[in-house]
Amino acid sequence: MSLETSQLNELHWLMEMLHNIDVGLVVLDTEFRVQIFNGFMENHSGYFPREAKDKVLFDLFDEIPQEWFRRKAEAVFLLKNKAFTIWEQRPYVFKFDSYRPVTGSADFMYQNTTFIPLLSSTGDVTHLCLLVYDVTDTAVHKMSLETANAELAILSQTDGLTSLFNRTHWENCLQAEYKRIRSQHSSSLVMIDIDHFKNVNDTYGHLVGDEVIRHISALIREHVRETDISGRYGGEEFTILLSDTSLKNAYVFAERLRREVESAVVKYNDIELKYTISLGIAEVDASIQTYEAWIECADAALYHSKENGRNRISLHPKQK
Ligand SMILES: Nc1nc2c(ncn2[C@@H]2O[C@H](COP(=O)(O)OP(=O)(O)OP(=O)(O)O)[C@@H](O)[C@H]2O)c(=O)[nH]1
Repeated sequence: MSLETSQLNELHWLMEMLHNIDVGLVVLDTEFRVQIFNGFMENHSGYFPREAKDKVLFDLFDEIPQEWFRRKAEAVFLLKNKAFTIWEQRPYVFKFDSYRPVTGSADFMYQNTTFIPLLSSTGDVTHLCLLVYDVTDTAVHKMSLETANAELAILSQTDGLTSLFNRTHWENCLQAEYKRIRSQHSSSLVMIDIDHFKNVNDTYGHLVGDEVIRHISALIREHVRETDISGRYGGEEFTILLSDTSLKNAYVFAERLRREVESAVVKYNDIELKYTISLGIAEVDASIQTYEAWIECADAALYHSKENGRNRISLHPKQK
């Protein structure tokens, strides 16, 4: 075999491989006219290479944002450097359908693309090569992992029965908020406990007890503002951080909640029952040095309510 034949063979094989490779390949001139268009591009776009040849890329694919693409390509022509796009920033350059069997849920093909400057024999960049990688599987897996992680984060922060924050997460929020509000703002902590709740369980059973817990949780959610942070602190104990709220205003809030509970009737199948709550309030002040001490102050006030007949509100002893 002469050298020429072997070189021709090599070239032929190279062209065959580029045509059949599972990566999109487009060569463009400086006017963005298509010069090479491989099999991957043909299969996904429906254009034959001979149809695409010499057509301006934007006329074939009107989904490509021209200004952005030109800017990106100009940098490649001028600086003779490669450029890249990744699916996280721009999901695709060419809007192709996704045929992946594993990731059938994707509406389109996610793509990473590489722009490669092609040097002529004189050292000028007269053409650029665009490589298009189908990264749908990676993208879909990563996105579903992110969704699962976000759901897990919510689950790990939320109490299952009431959908309020659980104690750990509520305390983390309080700790963060305590640092923020300590010096500049007045904020109040309300602790709530259902009165004689053991009797409810003992008389009607745990399912009815759960219904009462759901009832007070729903009332709490209804009454708080978006900036307030409420949580289930224990079995039948709840906490609310009322941001930017003085002791006086926290009292107004607490009294409204207490009255509403007092007048409500909880229904479960044919059972109807009434219940009450006791509350304790502490406003943050200079004497309270840690968020734990703040909880203790509100808890002491709640204890005072319990000791003095229940169905009432008490303020932190030093703040009365
Ligand atoms: N149904 C139900 N009961 C719970 C739950 N968590 C805690 N409890 C019950 O709540 C009751 C709390 O009782 P105690 O701490 O003695 O207080 P109490 O009966 O409410 O009395 P006071 O607080 O003094 O008014 C216990 O019987 C717990 O078993 C829950 O998720 N569901």
